[in-house]
Amino acid sequence: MIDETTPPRVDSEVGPLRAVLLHRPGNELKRLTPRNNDQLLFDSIPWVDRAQEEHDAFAEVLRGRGVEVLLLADALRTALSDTRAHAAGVHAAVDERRLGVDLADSLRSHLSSVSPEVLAEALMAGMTFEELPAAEGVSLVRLMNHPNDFAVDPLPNLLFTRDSSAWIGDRVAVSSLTMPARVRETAVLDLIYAYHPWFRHASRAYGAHSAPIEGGDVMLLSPGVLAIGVGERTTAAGAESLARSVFADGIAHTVLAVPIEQTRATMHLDTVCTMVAADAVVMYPLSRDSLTAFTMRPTDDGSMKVEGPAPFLTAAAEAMGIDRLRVIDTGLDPVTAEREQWDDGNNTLALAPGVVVGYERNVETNARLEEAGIEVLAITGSELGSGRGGPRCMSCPIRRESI
Ligand SMILES: NC(=[NH2+])NCCC[C@H](N)C(=O)O
Repeated sequence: MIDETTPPRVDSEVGPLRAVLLHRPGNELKRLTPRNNDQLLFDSIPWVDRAQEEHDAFAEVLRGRGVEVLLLADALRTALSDTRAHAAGVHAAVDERRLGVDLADSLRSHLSSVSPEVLAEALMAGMTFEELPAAEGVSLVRLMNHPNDFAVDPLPNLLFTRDSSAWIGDRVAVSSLTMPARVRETAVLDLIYAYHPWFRHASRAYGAHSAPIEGGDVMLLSPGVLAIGVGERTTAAGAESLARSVFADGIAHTVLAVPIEQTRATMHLDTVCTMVAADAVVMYPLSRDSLTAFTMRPTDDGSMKVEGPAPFLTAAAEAMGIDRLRVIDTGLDPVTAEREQWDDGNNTLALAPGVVVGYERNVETNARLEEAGIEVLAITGSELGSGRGGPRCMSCPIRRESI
């Protein structure tokens, strides 16, 4: 059970983790085929039962360390039991541009009558044309689509709860995701944060803005200091709007915009760098000397100024008010480094300063972390990793203690 009496709050990457939003992979993963996996952002076809086992083990590691785990599907079902949320959920599921007016109408009226459980399933796993309820009359759309085509797209990347929303202090930013396969995740998270009792009073950061921001790019370097990766997913416009919004809300005083290469291997800032202690990061060795940052700060007249670019590590340490941001020296040869970066070796989830969760397959990176005094709780991710995301990507911290 989740302790809903303590309000959400996250102001660092490493403060003792108390509550987290995870998504146990479900039927949406069973929609992946060799024909659609690229578009749906998976690199292979996961063995779903095993992925669920791996995910259950991940959740158990967290619970074993005193972390409350809120599962996204449960949260969505709870939210959808509110009639207003149910109506909004139906609206989010039905795409009239794809279905045409008639089929859209009949799907809407069908979904309006289903239970929160069934609607949640439709929102997460999608629906094929074959699964649509039988209807009277002729539908060209039905006739001309293959029974296995999607009438409602599945959302297999819900697994990566990091990206679809992010807590900054006591506010939550619901992301505006870049890839077409993930755009509808915004609606799911919106429903949860608007209607789940725990979040009903939570204020939004980045409220009405729409320039792309994904949580995998948002890093809370220290209270009031954010780094935002700008690359394949988060755009410069997204980083600037988020900065303006957190300055206006008074929840940050410095935001670093960090350019990252626009490739799949480095789709988010957290694919190359995550924090493992209050003053230390683990970082892909090839990024160490090349990462830079623009520094944004609010000005007295309500606007903001931008400085840089400067080397990331220097800009970060200065913004955080520390002498040096340490990089755990993994000292890996370039080939091993590249292999382990691809398998999310740098994508660790801190449970407390100096305690992180990592994939067990990243043997070399984990060994270097241990040598540097960082405890690594290793989890299996052979199937989970097929979507290219590690422990940090698969978790959205909701409550951390301050450090
Ligand atoms: N924070 C992260 N690195 N998330 C990884 C997300 C992976 C997901 N398949 C995508 O392509 O969007």
